[in-house]
Amino acid sequence: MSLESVRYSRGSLLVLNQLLLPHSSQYEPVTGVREGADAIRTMKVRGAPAIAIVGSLSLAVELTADPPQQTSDLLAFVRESMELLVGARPATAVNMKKAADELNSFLVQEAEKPGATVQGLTDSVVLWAETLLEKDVRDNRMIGDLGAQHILDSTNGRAGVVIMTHCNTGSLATAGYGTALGVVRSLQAMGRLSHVFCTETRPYNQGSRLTAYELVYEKTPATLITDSMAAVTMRDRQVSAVVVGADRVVANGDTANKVGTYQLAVLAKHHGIPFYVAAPSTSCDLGLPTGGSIVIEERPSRELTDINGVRVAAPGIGVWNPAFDVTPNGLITAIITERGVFKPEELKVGLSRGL
Ligand SMILES: CSC[C@H]1O[C@H](OP(=O)(O)O)[C@H](O)[C@@H]1O
Repeated sequence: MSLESVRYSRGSLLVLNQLLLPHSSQYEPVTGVREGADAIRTMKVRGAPAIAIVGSLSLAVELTADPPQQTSDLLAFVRESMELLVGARPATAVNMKKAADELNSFLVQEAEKPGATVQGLTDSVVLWAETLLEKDVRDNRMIGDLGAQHILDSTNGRAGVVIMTHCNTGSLATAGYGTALGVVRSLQAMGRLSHVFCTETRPYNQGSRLTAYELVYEKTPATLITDSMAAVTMRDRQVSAVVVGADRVVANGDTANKVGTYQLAVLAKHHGIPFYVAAPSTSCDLGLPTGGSIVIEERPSRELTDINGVRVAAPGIGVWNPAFDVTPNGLITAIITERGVFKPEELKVGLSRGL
């Protein structure tokens, strides 16, 4: 059975508490929006797509348990719920905000249709959230296959592909399969993956705690490295490509992702190694022209100064702890989406086709 960040059936939502990984795998019930927002705020659940999916499903389970009796109450409840969920981790990742905007406008349009009933509208909101879950897994499998084939086509048929990746972009950051780790899964399924180097991803250690957990779970040949080993690994360990995820890709292809991504892109350029961003269209914000407009989430200092609750940094030192950074489009070889693999300058047109 593949690793799941969420387990959902109508009226029931369980989320894997990622704060306990890799030592303990515990699913915890989320019975409504407040618990959904708490799971996102505390990073029990994290990863741009997973945040939007858990947030939307927390609304679905609450509506299933206690459906409003008036259409006006439903509209207000959905609007207020989405505001709470977006506010749980408001900066950088776009998926939850996009989902909120799309659901609110969908519901208003549905409510204006002749014969709309509060029960029918409630059912349509639940179905909308369930569709988000199913679509994400489909998108990730497409991202994985398209990305794997693109990398194979551009590596002159070398026997095995060596991938470096950053942070966690797998089943634990999505509804399943993953984005950058989806490319790894597809390469492995094609029998063309030689090795994966995953970075520790300080200070929150999504790499050593989560990606390493996923790669061991999938029996993928992989090695954990510290972030500071990225350059020497690229120089000495035949890395074929660097593939990372995204929290927000904007119209010109600039990409916000876990802090440390930008320096990997600079190092990849220096070593002549292709650098790919793997992201579903739900992580793309074509309304923002460049990455300069992206608000970067700043995290608590203790996440940097402490390890497992024990302070390791000198008392009194200043701390800067941005959770993300922005990689400029000029350092990105291509952006792998479920609708195709695009050069940064082709992204906006490419995603607009077939809408
Ligand atoms: C599917 S890509 C997810 C994206 O989200 C991660 O951030 P966080 O763990 O803080 O939610 C990281 O930036 C990943 O690339």
